[in-house]
Amino acid sequence: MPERFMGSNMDYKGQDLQLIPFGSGRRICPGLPLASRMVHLMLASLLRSFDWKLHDEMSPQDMDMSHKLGITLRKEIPLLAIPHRSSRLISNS
Ligand code: HEM
Repeated sequence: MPERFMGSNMDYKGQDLQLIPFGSGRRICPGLPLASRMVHLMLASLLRSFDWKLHDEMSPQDMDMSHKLGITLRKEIPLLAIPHRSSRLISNS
């Protein structure tokens, strides 16, 4: 539920211990500055380059969002997102 952080000033760089994707303190991930730039770039280019669909015509509302416990929170049933040629890019060419 990434939307739970909307409107919050919570920092992901190790200052607020409720959200520490890169760890915190002396062993904090040294790749943080690179990763925080690359993740946006990679995600934006995947979204721009493809149309994404769920398998078997499933609608987003029917996705099983249950999770399993662990050090990190993982989906019980992994997400299977299928890329299709982007109609946007085809019509632009
Ligand atoms: C989204 C991308 C990434 C995430 C979520 C991530 C997350 C993490 C986490 C949680 C740790 C453990 C921190 C701790 O022990 O408190 C870690 C350590 C580390 N990460 Fe990353 N990381 C990412 C990308 C990168 C990149 C791009 C590099 C290198 C270019 C990198 C290099 C390292 C190294 C060397 C450590 C070990 C640091 C140590 O133990 O002192 N990481 N990372």
